[in-house]
Amino acid sequence: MACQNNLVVKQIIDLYDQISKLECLKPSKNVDTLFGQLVSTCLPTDTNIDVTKMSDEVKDMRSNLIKLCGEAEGYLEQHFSTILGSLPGDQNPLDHLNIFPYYNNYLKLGKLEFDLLSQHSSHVPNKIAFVGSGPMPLTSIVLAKFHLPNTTFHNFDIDAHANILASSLVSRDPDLSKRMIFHTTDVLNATEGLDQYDVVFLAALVGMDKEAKVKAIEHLEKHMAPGATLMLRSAHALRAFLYPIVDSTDLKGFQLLTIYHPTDDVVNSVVIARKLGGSTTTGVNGTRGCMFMPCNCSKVHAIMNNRCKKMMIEEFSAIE
Ligand SMILES: C[S@@+](CC[C@H](N)C(=O)[O-])C[C@H]1O[C@@H](n2cnc3c(N)ncnc32)[C@H](O)[C@@H]1O
Repeated sequence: MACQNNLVVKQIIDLYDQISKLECLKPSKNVDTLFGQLVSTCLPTDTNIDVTKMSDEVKDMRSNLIKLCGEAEGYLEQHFSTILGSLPGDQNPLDHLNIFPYYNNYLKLGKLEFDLLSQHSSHVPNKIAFVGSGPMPLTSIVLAKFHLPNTTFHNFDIDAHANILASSLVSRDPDLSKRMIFHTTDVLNATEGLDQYDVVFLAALVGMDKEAKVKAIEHLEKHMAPGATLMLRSAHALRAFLYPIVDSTDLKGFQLLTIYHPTDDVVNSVVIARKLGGSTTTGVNGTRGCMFMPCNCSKVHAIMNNRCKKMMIEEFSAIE
């Protein structure tokens, strides 16, 4: 297994060397090919690779690679959002989202995050904040269109242009144009109002290294309502070469509820936590949520059914 691990890490390093030499990370045949190869190289989860135990040289490469991936993802979203927003006036861009290469991944991730969220609260969230929504706010769109038809989504992005593109994406949709609101701000400057949300999502690309990620989480902990749910994106095994890892030690002030590691082509792991201080039976504004029965150990359940036959899900106790 060790030599196999070394081989795959060497492949990732080779791809990093090619990507880091690219003049520009905007979508092109070469850029798409290299990132496509990188994602498929990092997808396998049947390895015991732990990026945190690699050499300093590999760790440095990983942190640079994560930043390059984030930059390329932003350009990819900008590219397709611009195309969709420039469709003829009688076309609804939301009817053509499948031109985005990773649209199916977001459909699956959105369904899985909705399922996991539903397991930890018995009330439908009225207001959700998505921090780091981007030019293609697909998580908010997928949840709003297919899972939460009465919920309002407040999308926060530091980049005004991303919000201009994102707003024009939903502006022609009679439903989502009313339920998708955009705020241009660095999450670290968003203070009032964060306590109005039943659920706050933090995008994988907000906080590209451990220090920045923890800073964003600490800020949210300070301003979210007690009992509100925090949904984070993390990464597991080789996928941690693409995205930052969020683990339990990063979540001070929260009760860690679930860590979910997909083993299909949904790249991100999902982490769900609840801000301490609220009753575990009520959410924001006193709405009732189900009691998550604490136990004194973490349990690992493999859910054996068609949709998620190989998935791993970890439930955690309230810290005794
Ligand atoms: C490219 S998007 C990816 C999210 C994806 N569209 C989704 O729906 O899951 C990530 C966005 O995070 C934004 N971002 C990064 N740091 C941020 C911060 N500190 N505050 C707010 N937004 C931030 C970037 O501008 C970028 O548009």
